[in-house]
Amino acid sequence: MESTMKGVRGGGAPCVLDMDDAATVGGGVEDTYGEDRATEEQLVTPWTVSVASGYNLLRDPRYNKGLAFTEKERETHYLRGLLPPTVISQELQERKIMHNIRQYQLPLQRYMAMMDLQEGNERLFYKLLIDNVEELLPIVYTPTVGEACQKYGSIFSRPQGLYISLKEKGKILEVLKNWPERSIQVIVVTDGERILGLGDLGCQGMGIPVGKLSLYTALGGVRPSACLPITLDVGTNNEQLLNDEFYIGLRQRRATGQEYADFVHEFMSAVKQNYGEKVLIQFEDFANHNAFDLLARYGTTHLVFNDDIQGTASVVLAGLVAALRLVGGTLAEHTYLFLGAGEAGTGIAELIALEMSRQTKTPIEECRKKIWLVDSKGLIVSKRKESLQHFKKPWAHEHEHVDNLLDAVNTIKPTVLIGTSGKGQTFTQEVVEAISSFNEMPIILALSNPTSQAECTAEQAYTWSKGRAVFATGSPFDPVEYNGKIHVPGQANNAYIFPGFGLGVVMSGAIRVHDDMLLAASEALAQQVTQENFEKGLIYPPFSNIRKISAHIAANVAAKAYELGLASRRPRPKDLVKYAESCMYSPIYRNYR
Ligand SMILES: O=C([O-])CC(=O)C(=O)O
Ligand SMILES: [Mg+2]
Repeated sequence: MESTMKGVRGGGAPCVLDMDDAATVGGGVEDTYGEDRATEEQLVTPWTVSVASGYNLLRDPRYNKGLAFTEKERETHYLRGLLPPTVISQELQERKIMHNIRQYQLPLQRYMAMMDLQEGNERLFYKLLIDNVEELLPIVYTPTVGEACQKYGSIFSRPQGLYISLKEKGKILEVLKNWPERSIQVIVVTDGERILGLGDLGCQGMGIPVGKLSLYTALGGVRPSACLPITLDVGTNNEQLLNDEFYIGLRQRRATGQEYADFVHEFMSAVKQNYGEKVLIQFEDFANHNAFDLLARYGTTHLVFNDDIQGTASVVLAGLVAALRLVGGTLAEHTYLFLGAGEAGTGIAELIALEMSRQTKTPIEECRKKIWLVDSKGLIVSKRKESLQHFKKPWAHEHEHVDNLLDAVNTIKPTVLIGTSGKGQTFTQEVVEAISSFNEMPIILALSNPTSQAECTAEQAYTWSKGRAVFATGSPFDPVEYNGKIHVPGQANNAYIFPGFGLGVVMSGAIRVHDDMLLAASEALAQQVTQENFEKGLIYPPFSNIRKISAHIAANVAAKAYELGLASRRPRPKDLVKYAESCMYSPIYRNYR
């Protein structure tokens, strides 16, 4: 057993890279199952605890290939009779499943078909997702994943991820040990309190970590066995769910205060104890009142990243930097107005201010003055400072009270309008017309998710601005024809950033996340926007190139981690882009001995 495992572990791939240390080739971190691109040519043994064979092999999603098992494999692995006689290629399987999925009318049916595939044949699932990313992203991710979470209890068949509820208090370490994988690189965790712009979905928020991690693999190349989706079930305040007979979570109201803090702390400690320092913990869709505190509390002791604060900030900054090439001016020459002052709003605002401060060598406090935020009580101004939550205070500038967004637009006269409030249809015709009246090309970002919560639709933005808006949204929107010209809205979604960002962190063995690494990710993304994209009005590159984009993001993030002395993987690979590519998960079936 020992000698065979050696052949599998660590990849031991042919040295394709110009690196100092061949031992790190074939995936920056142990490649137990032969999942990295660099090990594609190698023979793999289908290990479970023992060698998986026969019936169990067909039911093991990691190794199952369905009708693609070769004659030899059917012979060697006791599959004779368990499959019909035909042998088909992975490509044909892919065509068949895409054909089947397209027969479904409802996005939720497509989602369920994709989840079934993920649970039945993991490599085929990822091959589909990678090869058809633009078509399938809206299914396994935003917006359909939102609907799936709302109905998770009804559609629930096979559990995915790890559920840690208050019942497990005091035993979280044991629960982690129930997960079959030892070597975890990325955890996405939610407590379900603010799922997209849909609010508190309690335990049913699990769809989000599952979806995010499938993107980590498909878009960023982090191997699936190293990804762990977790939902912390601390109850829900959603009455509808509490009364829903199909609800899968604890039927109690949310734990808060010390009880909540202690529970999360036990979880964070158990993760470190079980997986060590270098597991990336991505906080996802926590409510504002916990998200900032958790990031501040664990930022110095754990490798943590908040996707809604930091990931969204990084993707939006990249879009703005790209947009400047269309609109002109520097970051500091623009004026920004946000609707929504939560995680996304203040996170984006802070990263813009940070980058502005770098570029102009001006103190960040000065730069913040170019950025204004509106929340449910109107413009955030200094007179409101006392009553503001702490994360809003830096944005309380001197100004008289302004009651609503339209008045704020007319008073502040922004060049950039960003919606992050989680509420749909708040960029009204009057608002869009107002900003378009004093900007030749207003930059308008309607970031709230899913589609139903977008501040305005693409059609509305282009029509009301008479085709002049540079426009992007958080959820996908189809291109719009206005006055004979096709306008393609970009998708300013953190999905551009977190997969590559995570890969960069993992492959460099980073031990902490630093804001400069977010700027590095943002810069790499902005550089990937081509002239051809700009000509369509796009401020993001298409998702069809996402693996290449992610490799560049990963390389830039890793380079920054090395520069800051935060990277523990030594020696540093010389060509980080090539190294990132070689580490990426490959969904191609392996040949079994
Ligand atoms: O999941 C998405 O599409 C983006 C995101 O983080 C959110 O809206 O919370
Ligand atoms: Mg989120």
